[in-house]
This record gives sequence, C-alpha cells and structure tokens, in this order.
Amino acid sequence: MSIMGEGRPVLSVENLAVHIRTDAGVARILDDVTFAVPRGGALGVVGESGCGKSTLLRAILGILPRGATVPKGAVLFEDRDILTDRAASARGRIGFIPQDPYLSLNPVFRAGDQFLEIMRRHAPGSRRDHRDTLVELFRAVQLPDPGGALAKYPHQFSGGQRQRLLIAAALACEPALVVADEPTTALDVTTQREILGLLRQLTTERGLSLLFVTHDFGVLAAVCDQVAVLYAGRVAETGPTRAVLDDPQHPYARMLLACHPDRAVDLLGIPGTVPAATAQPPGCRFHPRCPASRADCAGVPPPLLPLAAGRAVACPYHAEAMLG
Ligand SMILES: Nc1ncnc2c1ncn2[C@@H]1O[C@H](COP(=O)(O)OP(=O)(O)OP(=O)(O)O)[C@@H](O)[C@H]1O
Repeated sequence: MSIMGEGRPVLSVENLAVHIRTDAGVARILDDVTFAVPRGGALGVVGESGCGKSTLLRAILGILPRGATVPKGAVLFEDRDILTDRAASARGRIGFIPQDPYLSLNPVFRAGDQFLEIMRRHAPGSRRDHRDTLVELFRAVQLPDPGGALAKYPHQFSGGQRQRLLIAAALACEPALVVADEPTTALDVTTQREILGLLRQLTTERGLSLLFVTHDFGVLAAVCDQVAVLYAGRVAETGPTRAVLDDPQHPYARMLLACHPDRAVDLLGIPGTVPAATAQPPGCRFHPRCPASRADCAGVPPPLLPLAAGRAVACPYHAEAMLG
C-alpha cells in the first residue's frame, strides 16, 4: 500500500524489521517500518538519536552491519526488492550524501580522480564524458573554478565546498534516488541554509527523488514535502510535512513539536528515555512515556492507521489524546 502519494513510488519500504544479535540479547532496531518516497518528491525521516535512522539507511543502501537479520519486510527500489534480489543492486542508481564531509573524502586523491573512479564503475560513457559531466555538476553546485576543482585535493576546499563536492558526486551517476544522512550537521548555520537550498533546487530541477534523514525539524521543513516520524524503530506518523508540523496527531509527535517546534528532535524534560533496542516495551513502544496511554497500549503494536489527506498515525487513540 502506498500511503505517501499518487503513482508508483521510487522507493517503498514495506513492513521492514531489522534485528541485530548482541551480547545483551536481540536488538529489535526496526519494526514494521513502512513509508514510500514518491517519484520526484522529498521525504524526510525524522527522529531522536537512537531511533534507527542510520540502520534504516544502511538497509536501503544494502550495507547492514554483520550480524543483522531482516526477519520481515521489503525495500522496493524501482519495484525490485534490494534486500533479496541481488540483480536489483541499487549501486549507482541511488546517490548517497553522507553526514560528514570531512570524513567522507579520501585525503590522498584529487577530487576529480575520486569521483571519476566511481563513475568508471557505475556510469556509462568515456572518461572524457565523465569529466565533462563532473565539471557541469561542479558548476551546478556552485563551486568556484569548476574546471580547476578536479585537480584539487580535499584539504583545499572549505567544509561547505566539500559538501558541495559530495552533492555533485551523489548526482554523478544520474541516480533515480538521492539519500542524504543529515548532510549539514557538521556545517555552520549560514552554510547549512545554502546547502539545503541547493540540494532542494538541484533535486527539483533534475526531477530526482530524495530521502533525507534528520533529527532537526527546521531542516526537515526546508527540504521535505513528506515526513515519516520514527520513534524507537517504528513509524509513529507520516504525511505531508506542513500538515504534520502544524497539526501533529501522534502523542509523541505532538510532545516533540511542543518542545522544539523548529529545532532539534529530542524529548529532554519529558519523563523517561528512548528504550534500548534490546529492551523495547511490548505494544506501542512509546506507551511508557505517553501521557494518554491506556492499558491496551501495552498489548499489540498499533499499525499505521490512514487518515485524510495522505496522513497516517500509529495510535488508535490519537483523537482522544488530542483532547487530553
Ligand atoms: N551494530 C549494532 N549492534 C547493536 N545495536 C546496534 C547496532 N547498531 C545500532 N544499534 C542500536 O540500534 C538503535 C538504533 O541505532 P541507529 O544508529 O540506527 O540510530 P540513529 O537514529 O541513527 O541514531 P543517531 O542519530 O544517534 O545516529 C540504537 O539503540 C543502537 O544502540
């Protein structure tokens, strides 16, 4: 079922569960996660530290850590399950923008050589074609002296310029989907705003779909038209970003937004903590912290219930909770 938009989504995560065996028991990191990235749209996954954002990205990129199992679910990229269908390998078709531009470039290779090597492996065309594409992309991401940038080493760029380089690299193989992991966390606020504007502009101009992971509602609102709010490895709420931010339905989303309407996501000051992945409570994983919880919230985990206008909420009592 597509809950996010019309037409066939470029990426559909369906009922995904990811477990990792640890010395402390099985970490049930993701459970029944369902959302879709509409073709040409931008979906943000937002949640507190430890809610499973990185694990979700790893599943989508096919790089789950050793010991991880997927007891349930599918990750459909252009209609093929990239978890089980090796031929559906998404390499080159999913561009990835990592969190930290300082750690993500090899310091001993020139920028051009690093990216040309990736393109040699994943993009059709000659080295000359790839060079032309890169220079065009360096111009598109507004790097000074796009031609000269090919010959520079990473330390010769500023932090913001390195993030521009990585955006160019993510677009180099003409991906259908760009996945970004908090790509502006390491940057100052002004540079952050510029990079987010650029990312939004480039993905819109090129008709690309974007999956954006963040812990920051302000960043989410600047980039994404759809949102999935994660809590302890489950989707609490999904829908159009503006509607969810203006009128959240899940008690967790409401409490988060009441704390920090346009800043980082965390529930500091609200009793309890995010449960450890090896000790998830039964039923609704938020119920021990939820002021509206009832006895049956500790029973069966609540599924996402469709609401009007493309929204869905994993709380059968959301309407009553609104009154409380
Ligand atoms: N390899 C692993 N082995 C055991 N537990 C893990 C492993 N990787 C992650 N976890 C646990 O899974 C949960 C989710 O972790 P994950 O890194 O996916 O969250 P996150 O939302 O990306 O957090 P952050 O924003 O802090 O990076 C956490 O409780 C974490 O401790």
